[in-house]
Amino acid sequence: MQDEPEVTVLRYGHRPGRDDRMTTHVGLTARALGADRVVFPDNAGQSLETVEDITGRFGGPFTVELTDRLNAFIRDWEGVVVHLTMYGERVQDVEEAVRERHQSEPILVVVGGEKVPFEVYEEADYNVGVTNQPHSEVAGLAVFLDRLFDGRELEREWEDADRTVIPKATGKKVVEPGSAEAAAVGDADADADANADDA
Ligand SMILES: C[S@@+](CC[C@H](N)C(=O)[O-])C[C@H]1O[C@@H](n2cnc3c(N)ncnc32)[C@H](O)[C@@H]1O
Repeated sequence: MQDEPEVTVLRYGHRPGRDDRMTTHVGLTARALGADRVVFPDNAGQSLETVEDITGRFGGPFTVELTDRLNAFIRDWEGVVVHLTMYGERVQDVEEAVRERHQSEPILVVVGGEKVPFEVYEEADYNVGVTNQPHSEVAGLAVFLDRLFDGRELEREWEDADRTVIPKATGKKVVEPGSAEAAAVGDADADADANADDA
């Protein structure tokens, strides 16, 4: 997120056809939950296009890239490498240490697909389990990012969007970003904070 060291998500592995939705959802989740960038394997061009399209419509900043050098990307990372795996240390046991390092260092979050080679486990500074049960890279990524940012990502603002969703108890409302309704989104929280300060 802005004014913080970078957070990049690396999708390790992609099977065209079979993994298309999952890889796209890794990208969309990375974007929505506060990461600055997602990097896909170079055979995931279709997912790149979808995530770029969503960023164009709903805002950024957020960057999508392809790489043909997954292992080198991890090896060359100048910062902290976190590999999400069901075999790792419990997220609740390491989150504080990772948050502290993120105050001054960029974080690379690696999520797998089919099979992640042991080399990745060895390169990682932290192998982290979001529970030690098998589930999904999208779920693991969402929980990890929320713990990393301690919920701040839910308040982030989006630049250069061509639409803003107005939160509603029922129904759907989408307006232009510059409109008064768009500007009022989040005001309830601001009012609550101001009242708490006054108390
Ligand atoms: C469907 S899993 C397949 C993992 C594969 N069997 C292996 O051993 O590498 C795909 C990815 O989901 C993520 N994942 C699944 N369960 C997880 C958990 N409990 N905690 C963290 N990440 C998890 C990991 O990044 C994993 O590489």
